Amino acid sequence: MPSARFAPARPIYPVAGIRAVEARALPGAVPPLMERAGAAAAALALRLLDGPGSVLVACGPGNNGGDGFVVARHLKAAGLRVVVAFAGEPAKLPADASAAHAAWLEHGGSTSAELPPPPPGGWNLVVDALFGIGLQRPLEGRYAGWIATLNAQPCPRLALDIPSGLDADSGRRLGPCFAASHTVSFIALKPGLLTLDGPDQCGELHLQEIDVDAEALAPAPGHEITPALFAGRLAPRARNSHKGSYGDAALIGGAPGMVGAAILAGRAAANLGAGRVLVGLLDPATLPVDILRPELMFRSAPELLAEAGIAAFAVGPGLGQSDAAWTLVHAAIALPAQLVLDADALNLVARDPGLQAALAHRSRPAVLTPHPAEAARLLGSTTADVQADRIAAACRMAGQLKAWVVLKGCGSIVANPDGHWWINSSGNPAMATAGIGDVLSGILAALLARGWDAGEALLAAVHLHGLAGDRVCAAQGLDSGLLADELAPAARACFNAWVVPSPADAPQRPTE
Ligand SMILES: NC(=O)C1=CN([C@@H]2O[C@H](COP(=O)(O)OP(=O)(O)OC[C@H]3O[C@@H](n4cnc5c(N)ncnc54)[C@H](OP(=O)(O)O)[C@@H]3O)[C@@H](O)[C@H]2O)[C@@H](O)CC1
Ligand SMILES: [K+]
Repeated sequence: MPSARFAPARPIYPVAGIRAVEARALPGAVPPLMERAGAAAAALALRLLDGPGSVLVACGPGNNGGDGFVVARHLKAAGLRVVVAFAGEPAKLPADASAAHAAWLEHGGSTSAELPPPPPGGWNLVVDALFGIGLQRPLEGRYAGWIATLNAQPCPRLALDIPSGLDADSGRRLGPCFAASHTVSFIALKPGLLTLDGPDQCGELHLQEIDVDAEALAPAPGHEITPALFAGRLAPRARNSHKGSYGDAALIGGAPGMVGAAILAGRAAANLGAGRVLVGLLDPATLPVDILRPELMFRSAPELLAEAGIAAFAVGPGLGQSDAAWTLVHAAIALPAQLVLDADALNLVARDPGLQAALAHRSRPAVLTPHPAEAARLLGSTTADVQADRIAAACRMAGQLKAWVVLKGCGSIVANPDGHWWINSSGNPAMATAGIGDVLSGILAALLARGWDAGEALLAAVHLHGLAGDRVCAAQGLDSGLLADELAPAARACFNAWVVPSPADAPQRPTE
């Protein structure tokens, strides 16, 4: 089965969900969860240290601080020089943290109320155990000063559960925020680790489930995206098939000056195995051919919309917002085919309640691919509001328009009309460049043309698009300068690697 090759999609819980899991896991847990968390974090700390050295553990007033005391105890027992700075009052610690504090003292530890200066040669590791999922407001005063000092240490910086100052639900920095090189999070993933500022603040992310099966204790509202979610679609093609078996993908866009967007999308659709790819341009000086991709067929946009038998349309790349563009969007929504709306198609929908109503009443849910500014227009809000709670924004769009939605950006959020959501972790900032979104539309059009349903196609396309960007950047050592047209061949390679296992994955024939 192909699914055995892929890691299962791990659950993601906002703070309220993590609290529900904890409440069910805590009673009678042996060893206590905090002991498990601290031991797991200490094991990672020892790997980061890779030898003797001095460690600074900064502990806060809640249970995140308690984790820090457990880490300190293990590292001291391992022979390291450990200094604990404690910003709270022992008498006010919650019960588990109070026990961890007492155990630290019993094992010969002490605490300092201020951050001590680094030893000669500097710290070998700093551990942020100031605040976890209990952060309520921006850090100020002494805590802000501590964060600035910790961030300035030129050594590995390990955050426990979540970097202090990062909002666990939204991934927003609430003022000063620990800049971790590594984060070890406990029990389950939180959205804030994976989206918006989270990936920048977390560094390398490690999840330690500490023997808690979260999904057995409370349903998860969200999941990460892995190919396990669409593995059932990743079977090799039947030998007895032909191009008609893989559908026609049609790209509609390319107003004057923006023809390249539609071509980028068309090329991506061709690379992802649509049976035929047709590009319908608004520009009256229509290209007769893409010389570098002569597989693409060109039509005028109205002609293509009227063509029978097209399995999937992607409308929007380079579309513009002219009256002609509105007519095309209106007609496309009314078609029974699979439908992707992107870019200016979304802006036209945002301006027109009639188009919104038509979209919400389609027999097959459409797929919408807004970036945060387009999402703000669709929701009648601001980009800042969208980014303040990306999951809520994606779910609102999906619910209101009865569509599958990806809210693009760092940690893209996919949401379905029923309120479930997924977060994607592939991709990188070199992809923040013109034309990249057009490639996503093309990948989507191809998968939809091949007969995938909207949800599977969107989850796969979003993940694949990011992987392709990662692959090109890794191969060429790019931080910037990625060209959108480089993505499609890389996406083709990643997709085919999912479908055709490498020899190492193939079942071994028993030997005599
Ligand atoms: N429970 C368990 O089983 C397990 C829990 N685990 C660990 O516990 C962590 C959650 O612990 P937690 O709930 O105690 O919250 P935590 O993040 O330590 O902070 C709360 C304290 O901070 C304070 N405070 C908040 N914001 C502030 C601000 N801006 N500036 C100043 N103060 C501020 C707040 O005070 P208040 O807002 O009430 O004034 C309160 O005193 C979790 O992330 C994980 O690491 C693991 O061991 C696994 C098992
Ligand atoms: K922390």
